[in-house]
Amino acid sequence: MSEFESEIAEGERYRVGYALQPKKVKSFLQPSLLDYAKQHAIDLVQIDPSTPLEQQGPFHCIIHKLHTPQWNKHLQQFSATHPDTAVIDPPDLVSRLHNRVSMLEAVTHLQISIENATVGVPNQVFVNEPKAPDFDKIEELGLRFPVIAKPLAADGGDGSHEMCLVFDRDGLNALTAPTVLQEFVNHGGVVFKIYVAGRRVNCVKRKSLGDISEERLRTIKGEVLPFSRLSNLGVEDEGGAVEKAEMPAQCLVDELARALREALGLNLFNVDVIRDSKEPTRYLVIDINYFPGYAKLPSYEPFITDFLLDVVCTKAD
Ligand SMILES: O=P(O)(O)O[C@@H]1[C@@H](OP(=O)(O)O)[C@H](OP(=O)(O)O)[C@H](O)[C@H](OP(=O)(O)O)[C@H]1OP(=O)(O)O
Ligand SMILES: Nc1ncnc2c1ncn2[C@@H]1O[C@H](COP(=O)(O)OP(=O)(O)O)[C@@H](O)[C@H]1O
Ligand SMILES: [Mg+2]
Ligand SMILES: [Mg+2]
Repeated sequence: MSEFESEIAEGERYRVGYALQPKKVKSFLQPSLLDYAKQHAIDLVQIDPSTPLEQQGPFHCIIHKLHTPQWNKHLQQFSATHPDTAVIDPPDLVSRLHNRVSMLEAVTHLQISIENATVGVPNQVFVNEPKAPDFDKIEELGLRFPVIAKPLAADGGDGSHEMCLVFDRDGLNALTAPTVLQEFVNHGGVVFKIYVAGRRVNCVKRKSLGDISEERLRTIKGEVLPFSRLSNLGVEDEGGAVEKAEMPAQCLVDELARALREALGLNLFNVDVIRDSKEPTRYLVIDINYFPGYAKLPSYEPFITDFLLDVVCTKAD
């Protein structure tokens, strides 16, 4: 018997509306998810964002990853007249993740220390004009090269994943504004991706940028190395770094997910975490993504369905 069978009244069905871009519908709404959800009393229903929500309901829950002002307005109006429909998640809270400075602010307020491990963020500074960057600001913060130049916006828009590894001050001249300069931290070429769906949590490992040696830093001058959508490259695990990497302690993963879920007020997100090669008890959050690619997770069908049942059966803790 499933965890929820005693909660669901005989014959009861739950309508969950989803409002996503066509590309996301294709990747997230796999037939296997639709079927699994259906077998567990959840009907996933596509929402047309250009038609009033009133005409498309009723909904027990709405999930979404659209952020045009018009969609936000429709959702807000519908919510006001349908307070029983759970909106996963409120647009004003999601928007904090659309900026690479505000997304990490919540992490800096967390006090996590489990099994001697700590969780923080790399040093970073926002520069408006990288061509004439505020060197004093950079130095005051003690920001050290190499750095990764990341676009401020992380809203899925054009260029929001286009980054540059910058090895020294001269390299900053190649950048265009506005940019977040974040210290590159050697981490053994492995990123841990913690996927959260309410109280459901799953952590996987992926290939990341390799370590940069002191030797390489001495020889590279004024160079920048552009890269984009690293997590989608599917590059080979040379030397087995990913396979060999030890996972972070499960209690650390769970506590980070729980604390961030509370601090951000969000249910659907993932967190990219690296482990400092020099200090392996030091974990650093480098990215938080709203409604990421859950379909890449093994057994994502029960993961998502159980979360939706948590919401509609109001079992979320
Ligand atoms: O498309 P996928 O499955 O690679 O998912 C992307 C995520 O990949 P991940 O699950 O972290 O490996 C991806 O995560 P990363 O930023 O690559 O760490 C983003 O969440 C991306 O959304 P957006 O372009 O920032 O709006 C996600 O793109 P959308 O599917 O939302 O367009
Ligand atoms: N501070 C950092 N130190 C080392 N590697 C990093 C750092 N920040 C990002 N990376 C690498 O760059 C990749 C992309 O950066 P990320 O901030 O996750 O952007 P995106 O939103 O495009 O995924 C990460 O998955 C990781 O491999
Ligand atoms: Mg990332
Ligand atoms: Mg991201």
